[in-house]
Amino acid sequence: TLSPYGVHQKHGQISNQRRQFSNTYISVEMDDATGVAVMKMKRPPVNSLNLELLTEFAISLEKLEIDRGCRGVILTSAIPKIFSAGLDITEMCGKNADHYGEFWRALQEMWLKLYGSNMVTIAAINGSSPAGGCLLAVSCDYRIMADNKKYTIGLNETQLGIVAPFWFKDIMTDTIGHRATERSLELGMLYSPTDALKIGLVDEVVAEDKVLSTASAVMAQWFAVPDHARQLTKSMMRKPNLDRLVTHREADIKNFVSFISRDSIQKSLQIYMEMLKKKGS
Ligand SMILES: CCCCCCCCCCCCC/C=C/C(=O)SCCNC(=O)CCNC(=O)[C@H](O)C(C)(C)COP(=O)(O)OP(=O)(O)OC[C@H]1O[C@@H](n2cnc3c(N)ncnc32)[C@H](O)[C@@H]1OP(=O)(O)O
Repeated sequence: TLSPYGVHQKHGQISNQRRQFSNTYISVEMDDATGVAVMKMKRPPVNSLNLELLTEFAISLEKLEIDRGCRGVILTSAIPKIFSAGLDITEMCGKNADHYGEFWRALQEMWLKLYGSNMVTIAAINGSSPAGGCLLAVSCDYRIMADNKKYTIGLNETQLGIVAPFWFKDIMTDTIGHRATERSLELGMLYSPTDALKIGLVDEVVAEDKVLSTASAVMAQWFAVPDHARQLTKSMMRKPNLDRLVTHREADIKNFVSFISRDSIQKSLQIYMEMLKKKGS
């Protein structure tokens, strides 16, 4: 079927208790018995967040938000070793201002839905999670990361010659505190799971094959609290950050477009992409 946003969706029933819907880059399995949906990003090779993935992400969350049977979402990746490589750099390189604006609006939209969700959101971080990948994780209520020292997480934007926007910075500050955020963002630091746990960037580090089962167990603990009380508390905690972006939304888009269109920034991103490609070959 075609959603109002023009995104193709496939629906399926696995059993009486499990429903599945799938787009090109997002698949969702909803368990009616537990009220938990598992939402997986599936955009090989590295789940980089392009315009289409961001749009599908927002639509999938919106569907779950209005589904009375769904109380919680586990966000994870279908790609081994990678949670998400962050924003798709090719969406920010060599395109025109209209495209940059559309892309940034889609990112804002996705974030407002994820960070502002009434559902319990748990990030099951089963691989590397730099920059925009870290934003996804930090926007959830709880983070569980796979214990593998090859995986990293953090806001490394400065390493690419770009700057994390204020709303990335705000939720990082709320998670790990001002001093750690200042150092971490200025240096563009990426943390191993153990180090991320030490600074509170993730809440738990567990064996790779236990990430999803731990997420389900944590979800059950959060479900033990009455929904209305938990939701009002979440909204009270998160409203200032949400309002700040909503109020400055157009200025934030303008800022992004003018920043990313600079020749010097385009050059930095091109060099970074070439470095990534060389590393891979
Ligand atoms: C006055 C100023 C005011 C301030 C104004 C602020 C305005 C706002 C400014 C802009 C803000 C932008 C915010 C940006 C957020 C981001 O998320 S930027 C993206 C950052 N991401 C990264 O740095 C991650 C890069 N990737 C990696 O480190 C690795 O790929 C990996 C994720 C660790 C996986 O490694 P591995 O499994 O070894 O795979 P690779 O071989 O490296 O990659 C496979 C192919 O994928 C391509 N690729 C990787 N990441 C990306 C990406 N993010 N986007 C696009 N493509 C990517 C990589 O090039 C490989 O491609 P091929 O060689 O063609 O196979």
